[in-house]
Amino acid sequence: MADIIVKIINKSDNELPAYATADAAGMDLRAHLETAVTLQPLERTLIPTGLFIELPAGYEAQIRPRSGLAIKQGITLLNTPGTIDADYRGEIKLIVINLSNEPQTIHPADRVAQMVIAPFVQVVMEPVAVLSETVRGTGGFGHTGKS
Ligand SMILES: O=c1ccn([C@H]2C[C@H](O)[C@@H](COP(=O)(O)OP(=O)(O)OP(=O)(O)O)O2)c(=O)[nH]1
Ligand SMILES: [Mg+2]
Repeated sequence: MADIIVKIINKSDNELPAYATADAAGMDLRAHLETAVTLQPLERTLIPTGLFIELPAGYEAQIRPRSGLAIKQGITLLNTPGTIDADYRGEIKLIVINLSNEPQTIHPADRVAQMVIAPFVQVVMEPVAVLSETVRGTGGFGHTGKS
């Protein structure tokens, strides 16, 4: 498989994002902070990463929570999965929220999210009067039952 090149500028002292294991899907993103930030229950904040990327056309970066932080501290991302567009040239920032019942602290260089690079397609919308018939039809939202 050909290497997919993502250009990156790192304005933090943190190490560059990297895959932690051979077949990891995501690269962890670290908080670019001078001092620790404490979030009260249900408080949200924007955490900078110091990272700026240039994705190839046809690719997006998905910003996802880390499961360890979610289960241990109730920290997640409010807009998960966040979308980094290929034409975005700003800093990658993380919309972090504390869903636990206690204050939670994020320290400088903490790994608070992970980034998955994925291909996508753009489509052409074709307005029509009717859609094709299927067995499912308009059924949804659990209409096939639970067990
Ligand atoms: O978690 C995120 C989500 C988005 N972005 C940046 C990159 C993305 O390309 C841009 C816009 O994101 P999105 O389309 O999700 O937000 P919007 O509210 O639709 O803003 P816009 O009108 O700028 O598209 O913001 C981040 O840094 N972190
Ligand atoms: Mg948008």
